[in-house]
Amino acid sequence: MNRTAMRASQKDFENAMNQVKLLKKDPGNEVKLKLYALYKQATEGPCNMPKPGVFDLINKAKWDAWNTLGSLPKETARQNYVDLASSLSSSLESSSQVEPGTDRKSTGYETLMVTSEDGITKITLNRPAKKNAINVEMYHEIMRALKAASKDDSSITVLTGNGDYYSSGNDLTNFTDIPPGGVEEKAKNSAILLREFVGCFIDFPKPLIAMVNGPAVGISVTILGLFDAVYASDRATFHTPFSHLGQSPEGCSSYTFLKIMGPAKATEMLVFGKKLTAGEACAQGLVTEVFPDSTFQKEVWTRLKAFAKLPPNAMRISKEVIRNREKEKLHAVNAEECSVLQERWLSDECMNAVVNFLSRKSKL
Ligand SMILES: CCCC/C=C/CC(=O)SCCNC(=O)CCNC(=O)[C@H](O)C(C)(C)COP(=O)(O)OP(=O)(O)OC[C@H]1O[C@@H](n2cnc3c(N)ncnc32)[C@H](O)[C@@H]1OP(=O)(O)O
Repeated sequence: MNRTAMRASQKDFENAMNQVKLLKKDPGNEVKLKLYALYKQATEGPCNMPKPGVFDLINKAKWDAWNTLGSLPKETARQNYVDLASSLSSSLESSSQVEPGTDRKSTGYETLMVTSEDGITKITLNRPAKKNAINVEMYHEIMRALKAASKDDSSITVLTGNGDYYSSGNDLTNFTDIPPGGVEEKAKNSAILLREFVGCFIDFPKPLIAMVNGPAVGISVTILGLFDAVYASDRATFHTPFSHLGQSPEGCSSYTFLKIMGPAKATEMLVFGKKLTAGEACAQGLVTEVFPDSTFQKEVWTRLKAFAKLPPNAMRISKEVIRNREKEKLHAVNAEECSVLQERWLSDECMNAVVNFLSRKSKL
């Protein structure tokens, strides 16, 4: 077909936008910028935004992408958007089809490894090259894995990390994927995602155990207050640098940490960002027990296998008795923390911290 003769209709354009929303795999920042630019050109014409400041990296990248399209006609931009969306959905869908029998196919997860044996479902955060930072896909996959584990025939569930880190917390590049509705829509969507994510931990019905194999940061630390036991390697550290990042506590930590360690110690962690060693976290009640790294796996698995032999219904009911009267309170705390964070994510303090990390000017 002669491509220059093709003209995408408004309906084709809307379908393409839906296709992009439904992509199962992240197409990467470069492609997302192209999509953004074509969308803006197709709907508003040539770039009409003032050029953002040099330190406003995210908006500057978006401005550059849009401005590069010059005076490309709206209809051509619309057609190019439709072509790009259609090529993405075929290439990304086909690349996610793997040989039967491979690990990916058997687990169906991109960012996790999930296994189930000896009565234990083990969920392993599996982005070791990114220190197991939790991107949007991983938030969704953890929720899916928890829902599956709550219904499978295992009696306990374990969360751990692959590589040297347990998790570096929220993937800060999550903040760069800005939808057409802008940063407000991004903040709103993130608050909805966070609330649902933390809600899955509040409601998880079976004993949930964390094996903290290395440093833990941000949300990977705060949700530990919702676990039933936390075993840590002596290499692990626990760090919630919310003020440094212009953010505020989540994962119900504004409630659970106060109960676990008292307001003074909780404030040191949640407000001043004090990093705890595994020994300190154990002394303050956040960690159940610390093991030397050299024997961590062996000792903890021996213990978990023994736990998994206990009658599963008794364990589930005991957890219910211990935890249920707190559930309503925890959901209310979760909702409040998410709504405060929704505002925080729009603050200059937060945006500058994210830009500084992404432009490699800062690390924790
Ligand atoms: C939608 C719900 C939102 C819920 C909100 C939750 C709040 C939080 O979780 S706050 C915590 C956010 N986390 C951070 O601020 C950690 C940022 N990372 C770092 O400071 C450092 O990477 C590190 C101290 C964790 C590790 O430093 P190290 O020198 O050992 O390794 P790096 O070379 O920095 O890391 C390797 C690789 O991994 C990338 N990476 C690590 N952590 C993150 C992260 N949190 N987000 C995005 N990317 C991360 C890092 O950029 C490197 O990538 P490249 O190899 O591509 O350069």
